Amino acid sequence: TPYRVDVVTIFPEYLAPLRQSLLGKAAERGLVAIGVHDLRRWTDDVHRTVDDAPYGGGPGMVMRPEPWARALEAVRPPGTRLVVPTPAGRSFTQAVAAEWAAEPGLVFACGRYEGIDQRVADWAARHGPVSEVSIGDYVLAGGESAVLVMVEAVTRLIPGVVGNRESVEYDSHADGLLEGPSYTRPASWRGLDVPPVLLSGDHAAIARWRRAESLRRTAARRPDLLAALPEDALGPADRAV
Ligand SMILES: NC(=O)c1ccno1
Repeated sequence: TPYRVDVVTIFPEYLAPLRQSLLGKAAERGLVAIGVHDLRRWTDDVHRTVDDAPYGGGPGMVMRPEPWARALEAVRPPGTRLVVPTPAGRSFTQAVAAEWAAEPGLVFACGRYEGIDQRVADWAARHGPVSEVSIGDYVLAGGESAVLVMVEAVTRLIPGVVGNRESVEYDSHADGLLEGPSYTRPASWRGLDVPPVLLSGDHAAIARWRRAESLRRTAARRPDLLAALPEDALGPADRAV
């Protein structure tokens, strides 16, 4: 059965890229099934209203709960994780993507305006897991871009979606570190040479060099990731870097 992704949004056309390239082919091959649903389908007034003024005052508008509950009752298979992109969420990471890729599918609720009435997430939690997640410390106009990012990160981990399985396993963050530099022909280019070890054919030395470069880059660019590594993740050779 295909990995099922459903997205509820007031801008369904924004999610059109989900049908392109990698995901498009995966969908054609029956590995992934994608549904995009317009929230306004579940409104009950002639103006198809989805938002209203915030209780307690404050700027902007809040998305009303009722259309969301009707939409999720129609779209969300019982027990399926509901993902709500929000700058106020827990961090979405490669580890979270791997966890979700092992589940049967996901439903995404794209909030606009100042967000969705909190009772929608509270109510939805009665019918399955709910994850309010952020893809980074910045604010977007709505959840749609975050959904494109998360769907790509998750579905590429589904067996068969990415041709070369190895390329997934050697991703940045797969082992908690950043990937080191990559090179291809020519060996010398505009006065810049490929590190000789990579042309040596000595696979053990190449593996050691790559690990050292990965550690060096992680220490330089993302010391927070290094600090977050489990105690036993770094061997004696690593500490020498
Ligand atoms: N940072 C985020 O994930 C986000 C989602 C909606 N707006 O910002």
